[in-house]
Amino acid sequence: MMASNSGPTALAPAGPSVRVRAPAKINLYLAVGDVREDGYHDLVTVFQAVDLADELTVRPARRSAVRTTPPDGVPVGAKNLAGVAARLLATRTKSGGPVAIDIAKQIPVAGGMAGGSADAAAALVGCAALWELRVQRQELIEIGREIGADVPFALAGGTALGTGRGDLLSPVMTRARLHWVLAIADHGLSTPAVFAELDRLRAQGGGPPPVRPVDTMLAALTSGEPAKIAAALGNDLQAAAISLAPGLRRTLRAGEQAGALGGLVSGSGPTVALLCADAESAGAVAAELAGSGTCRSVRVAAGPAPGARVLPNGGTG
Ligand SMILES: C[C@@](CO)(OP(=O)(O)O)[C@H](O)COP(=O)(O)OP(=O)(O)OC[C@H]1O[C@@H](n2ccc(N)nc2=O)[C@H](O)[C@@H]1O
Ligand SMILES: Nc1ncnc2c1ncn2[C@@H]1O[C@H](COP(=O)(O)OP(=O)(O)O)[C@@H](O)[C@H]1O
Repeated sequence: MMASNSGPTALAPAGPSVRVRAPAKINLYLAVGDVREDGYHDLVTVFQAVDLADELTVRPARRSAVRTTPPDGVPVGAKNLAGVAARLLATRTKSGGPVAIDIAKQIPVAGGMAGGSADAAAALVGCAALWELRVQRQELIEIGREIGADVPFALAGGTALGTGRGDLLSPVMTRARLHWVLAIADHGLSTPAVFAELDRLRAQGGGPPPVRPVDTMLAALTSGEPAKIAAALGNDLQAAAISLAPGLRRTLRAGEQAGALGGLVSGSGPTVALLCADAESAGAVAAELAGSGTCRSVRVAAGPAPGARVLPNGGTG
């Protein structure tokens, strides 16, 4: 059983350690269907992994523990998705042992960027390396699917089309290197609450107009032109996120006024992702947005980035 937050004893090095980089994602496109019997919604989404990432260190320990720095908003012990992933991998492969997992958190918590899923994916990759398991990434993806709908993509990385619950993936080829500005809110939004708000808005009559077909986004990614990709951005959850957090409207407006080509709420929000023409423009938009008072903090990020992967010893990836 996973101990609740670790004391130094639980986390003291007891052997070799493995470091793993866990990428955040942006949903460039997200179409949400009706709620299913299992409580999930069928999705058509285009994910992109970006170079904003958490870093996990996994090492053998006398008892299992998870520690997150900074700790704000992230469960300790058994509920932390990284610990859930380590336990599930041990059960499925009948191997492994107790591990101490340290998470250096960069991805905003409950921000619509799948930080918890990224940590789960990284724990799967890290434990598989630590335990010297001969598992293919596809096998880890199957295990990841049991943890959460976004975990398979955090393992796959790149740019991908997600269907089903968002967990059935096919890669999307794009020549574009995309430069994003991320406006990070001073609060989180609960993913189930945002889906429920969309259901409520739709049940009230009409709800927000649905996003356009995904083909426009796929064609824009093939073209590799940021302006075309910006025009194809869309998210059915955006109206629901704005309904729960109306200040997001100002953030989106401020980003576009600062010179972004386009923007949207990422996933269930509240992080707003703004697509810029190039790295220089992203720097300028970030500087102006930081002074707008419409978000807690601003980050620049580029994509696509690889899925969760082990870092070389001593490297920063
Ligand atoms: C909305 C998205 C878009 O990529 O990302 P986030 O904004 O959370 O990062 C995902 O669909 C979130 O995936 P993830 O956060 O892994 O979801 P899960 O833990 O599996 O599910 C949490 C809850 O979200 C709702 N949910 C999730 C996925 C889906 N296709 N339909 C849903 O209705 C359900 O209420 C579910 O119980
Ligand atoms: N390692 C983790 N990092 C972040 N959140 C976690 C983690 N493990 C569990 N959670 C829980 O998952 C919830 C969703 O977090 P997160 O994945 O960051 O957001 P989102 O689903 O909006 O992308 C958090 O509110 C937190 O309670």
